[in-house]
Amino acid sequence: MALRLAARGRLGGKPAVHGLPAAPRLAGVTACVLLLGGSFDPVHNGHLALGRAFVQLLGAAELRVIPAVPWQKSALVATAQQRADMAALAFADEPYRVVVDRQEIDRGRPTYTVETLRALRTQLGATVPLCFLMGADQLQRLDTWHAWRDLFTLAHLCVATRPGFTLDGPDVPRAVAAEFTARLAAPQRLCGQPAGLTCIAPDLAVDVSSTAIRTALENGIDAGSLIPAPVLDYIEQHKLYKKYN
Ligand SMILES: Nc1ncnc2c1ncn2[C@@H]1O[C@H](COP(=O)(O)OP(=O)(O)OP(=O)(O)O)[C@@H](O)[C@H]1O
Ligand SMILES: O=C(O)c1ccc[n+]([C@@H]2O[C@H](COP(=O)([O-])O)[C@@H](O)[C@H]2O)c1
Repeated sequence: MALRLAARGRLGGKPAVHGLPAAPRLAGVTACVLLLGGSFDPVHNGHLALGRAFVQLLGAAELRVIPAVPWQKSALVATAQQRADMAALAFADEPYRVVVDRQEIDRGRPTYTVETLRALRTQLGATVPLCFLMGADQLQRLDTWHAWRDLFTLAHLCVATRPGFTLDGPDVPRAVAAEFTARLAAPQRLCGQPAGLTCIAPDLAVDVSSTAIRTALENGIDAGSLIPAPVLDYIEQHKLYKKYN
């Protein structure tokens, strides 16, 4: 089933603030919280572009970056602490509020997004709009996620295009496409209700992955154009992703 691509929305933008999660209410208005979960092994320019695209599209107040302990991936290379550190460095200069949320790594076991969304609902309340961001690769696998249909009742799902992964055709499971398409809305509607809608960022085309970066670094190939400079410095300082160190 084909997914309709959504139109661009209005611009947003806030000074970067790092630290403890802030109450997501601004001047009496219910603010909109974007959530970006990932392995971030390492974080890269595709993650930054994904966050920026939806902050702009939705006019959101805050991005929470949530380093995961993914149950579907075999052992990661960097530790949870290193992945959280790199995420904080990567997003430090973004012109909007960013919080690195440690709840999944602090749980100390592989985590499900549905659990995290339930915890955020408890923490932030029932009315705050929550928008969970992902690339097209994850939409193609959404039906493998734990209790995947419940995700739509807890948050909005926002999907960005990604080179190599289509958003229509047989690569998106039929049940996922049906659920996603039925909820598809203009991006500017998402911050007006807590959950239940979907939207697409149709123009993201950042051809970078953590896998490609790890492979490049292992082989001594410069990955400086794919990662924020402070993250590359961190990787070098901590001798990460090198074959012989
Ligand atoms: N280049 C990209 N464009 C759009 N979305 C992306 C891109 N890279 C990662 N994402 C999305 O960011 C989230 C976290 O991704 P993750 O940390 O697994 O990075 P990755 O590059 O996919 O890693 P790996 O290569 O190790 O699988 C996922 O929802 C993923 O779809
Ligand atoms: O909840 C699940 O079952 C589930 C399965 C696969 C991925 N996820 C989430 O999707 C996000 C991106 O995961 P990954 O593996 O691409 O780094 C991250 O927040 C994961 O916790 C979640």
